[in-house]
Amino acid sequence: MIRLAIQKSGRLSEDSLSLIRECGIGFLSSTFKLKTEATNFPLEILFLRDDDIPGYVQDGVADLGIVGQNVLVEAGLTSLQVEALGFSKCRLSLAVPRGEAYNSVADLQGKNIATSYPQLLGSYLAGQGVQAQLHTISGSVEIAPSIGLADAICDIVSSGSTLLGNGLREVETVFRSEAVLIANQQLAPEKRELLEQLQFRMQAVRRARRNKYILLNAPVSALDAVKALLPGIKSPTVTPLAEAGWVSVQSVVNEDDFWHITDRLKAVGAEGILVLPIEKMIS
Ligand SMILES: Nc1ncnc2c1ncn2[C@@H]1O[C@H](COP(=O)(O)OP(=O)(O)OP(=O)(O)O)[C@@H](O)[C@H]1O
Ligand SMILES: O=P(O)(O)OC[C@H]1O[C@H](OP(=O)(O)OP(=O)(O)O)[C@H](O)[C@@H]1O
Ligand SMILES: [Mg+2]
Repeated sequence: MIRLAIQKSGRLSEDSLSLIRECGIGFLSSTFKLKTEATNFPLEILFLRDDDIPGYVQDGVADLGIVGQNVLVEAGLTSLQVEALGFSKCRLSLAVPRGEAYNSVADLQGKNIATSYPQLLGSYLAGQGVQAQLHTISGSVEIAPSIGLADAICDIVSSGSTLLGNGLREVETVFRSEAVLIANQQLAPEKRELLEQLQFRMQAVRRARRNKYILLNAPVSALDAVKALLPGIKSPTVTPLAEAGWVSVQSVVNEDDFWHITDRLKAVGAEGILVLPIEKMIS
C-alpha cells in the first residue's frame, strides 16, 4: 500500500481528486473522513492542509503528495518533486497600491512587504539586490496595505481579481507555479513500483487531455495537404469512402493547435470534421 497526501479543501483539492479518478482509481470520500483507501489500487489517500504535505512526504509519513510548487520551494524541499501535473497554475507576484508610482523593483528598497512566502520572496529580492522588511502573514495578504500593515504585498495571483478587489496592482512576477507530484526519496522498491504505475497512468491522462481525436472527409486530391497538417501519433489512418475520389482521415491533434489546424484543413477542402475527446493516451 502506498500513501498519497492531497489537500483536504482548497485550490488543489478538486483537480487532485479528478486526476486520481481519471487514473481509474476508485475510492469513497466524505467531508469528515481524512483518510480513505482506494477500492482497486493499493493506495491510501490522506486529506491534509497543503502546507503540511511536503514535510510529511520528506519524513515518510506519506509516500507521495500533490502540492503547489510554490509551497514545495518555500519549504526548501524541491528535491522531492517527481513531475509537474499541469493544474493549479498561478504565479507569486509583488503588488503595490494602484495609485502608487512604481518604476522598478528598486522602488521596494527599505519598504515593508507582507507575504506568506518569505523564503521565495527573500531570495528573489536578494537576487535583485533589494533590501526590504518582510512581514510573514499566513493569509488574506492582499488586505495588508489598506490596513497600514505593509507598503506592498507578495502573494499568489491567478485571474488578478483579488488584487483588483483590494486596490492593488501587480508589478513583478517572483515565481511561476503549478501542482506537482512529490515523493519520499527512500521509497521501498515495491512502493517505487507503485509510484511508477501511478505516473504511467497520470501521464496517459494528461496526454489525453492535451489531445483530441479528429475525423474528416477529404477529396483524394487534398490528401497530401491533409496529411501534412495531421501527422498523428505515427501517421494518420486513411480509409476510402463509398463515394469515389473521397477518403476519411483519422488522426490526433494537439488541443493548442486545434483551431488553427481546423481552419487550414477547411481551406484545403476537408469536410465533415468531427472532433472527439480522448480518454487515455498511451504512447
Ligand atoms: N487563485 C489560484 N489559482 C490557481 N491556483 C492557485 C490559486 N491560489 C492558490 N493556488 C495554488 O493552490 C495551492 C493551494 O491554494 P489554497 O488557497 O487552497 O491554499 P491554502 O489556503 O493555503 O490551503 P490550506 O487550507 O490547505 O492550507 C497554492 O499553494 C497554489 O499553488
Ligand atoms: O488572482 P485570483 O484569481 O483572485 O486568485 C488569487 C487568490 O487566490 C488564493 O486565495 P484563495 O481564494 O484560494 O483563498 P485563501 O486565502 O483561503 O487561500 C490566493 O491566496 C489569492 O488570494
Ligand atoms: Mg495552506
